[in-house]
Amino acid sequence: MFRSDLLRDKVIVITGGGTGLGRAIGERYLELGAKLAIASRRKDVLQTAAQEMTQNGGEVFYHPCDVRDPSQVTELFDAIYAHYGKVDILVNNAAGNFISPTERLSSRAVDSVLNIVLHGTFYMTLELGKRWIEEKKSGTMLNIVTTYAASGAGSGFVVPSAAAKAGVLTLTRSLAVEWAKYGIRQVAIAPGMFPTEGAWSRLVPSEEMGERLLNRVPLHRAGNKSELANLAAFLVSDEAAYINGEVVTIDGGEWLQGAGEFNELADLTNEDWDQLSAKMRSK
Ligand SMILES: CCC/C=C/C(=O)SCCNC(=O)CCNC(=O)[C@H](O)C(C)(C)COP(=O)([O-])OP(=O)([O-])OC[C@H]1O[C@@H](n2cnc3c(N)ncnc32)[C@H](O)[C@@H]1OP(=O)([O-])[O-]
Ligand SMILES: NC(=O)C1=CN([C@@H]2O[C@H](COP(=O)(O)OP(=O)(O)OC[C@H]3O[C@@H](n4cnc5c(N)ncnc54)[C@H](OP(=O)(O)O)[C@@H]3O)[C@@H](O)[C@H]2O)C=CC1
Repeated sequence: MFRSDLLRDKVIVITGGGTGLGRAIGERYLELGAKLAIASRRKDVLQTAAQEMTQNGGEVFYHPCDVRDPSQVTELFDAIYAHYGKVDILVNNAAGNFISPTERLSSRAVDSVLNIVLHGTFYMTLELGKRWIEEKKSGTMLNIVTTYAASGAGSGFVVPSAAAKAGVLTLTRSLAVEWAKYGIRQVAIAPGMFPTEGAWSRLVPSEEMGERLLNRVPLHRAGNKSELANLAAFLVSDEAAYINGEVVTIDGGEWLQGAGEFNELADLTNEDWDQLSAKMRSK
């Protein structure tokens, strides 16, 4: 799909790059010639991922980092700069989320999600942005949000995530304007349903629930990680250099399904339509 050198020698940092979508994005970037740095809390997960991802060549540097802690974020970039000497692209992919009635949440539960998603993304963005501005270096930041942020609708039962991801999208759009003069570009992706162990264990705990959610998708399937990874490759590449402050939704049409007042009529059979039509015409 892409030139094999699309991301050649680009140093790309991916938070949460050892699992799920972050790892899939990283694997695609490696195929396109990038050098990776992956970071998250669990060192063993990062180490295993780095080993597996480089089986066919390429370079993956890993460094444990809790993005909720600004001092760890500074240490992370110190370590990456010591290793690679530069960073070209940042993917803010790390997140926390779980389903719960909002009234059951403790303040610590709220903080656990807000601190990873909103504060963590902001700390990563700020630390690297300051370095790029100081170095007079251009770069691209890609933030992974969700459809309930991109639609502006939010979502019940994942309210800390909805609030935090909306904040991340606003961060994306605000800095797209403010930091454009430094050559720093901001983009975002809003994924719909992409089954991963991390997301499904916390958000889709039963098979029946998974089926119900999938039925909401007009294309009647979940997304493939490779589809998301290809979009993530295009958006950070120089081919997308004029896209700034934009969020691209990749959800098989799911959010539109809920938005259109009459979309539920997709469930009607031809016989149902024959009957309804006859009834309406008889009036
Ligand atoms: C398809 C849709 C879109 C998908 C979007 C995604 O983001 S998918 C990405 C999905 N991937 C991920 O989410 C990966 C990362 N996620 C994680 O590491 C955890 O899920 C985390 C977000 C809780 C943070 O962990 P941590 O070790 O920092 O925190 P901790 O364990 O110390 O708990 C802190 C507080 O939260 C409370 N609490 C916890 N669970 C529940 C619950 N189910 N119910 C109620 N409360 C809950 C817990 O009781 C405690 O409060 P307390 O009792 O002290 O007042
Ligand atoms: N899967 C889906 O359907 C959807 C996913 N998304 C988004 O995609 C992204 C990836 O999610 P997905 O791959 O499904 O889930 P995962 O749980 O696999 O990914 C979350 C990653 O974030 C890391 N992480 C969590 N907390 C921290 C922290 N405090 N500091 C550093 N890293 C942290 C985790 O690693 P560790 O535990 O080692 O820290 C993990 O690697 C997220 O932004 C999510 O919101 C959006 C919409 C739908």
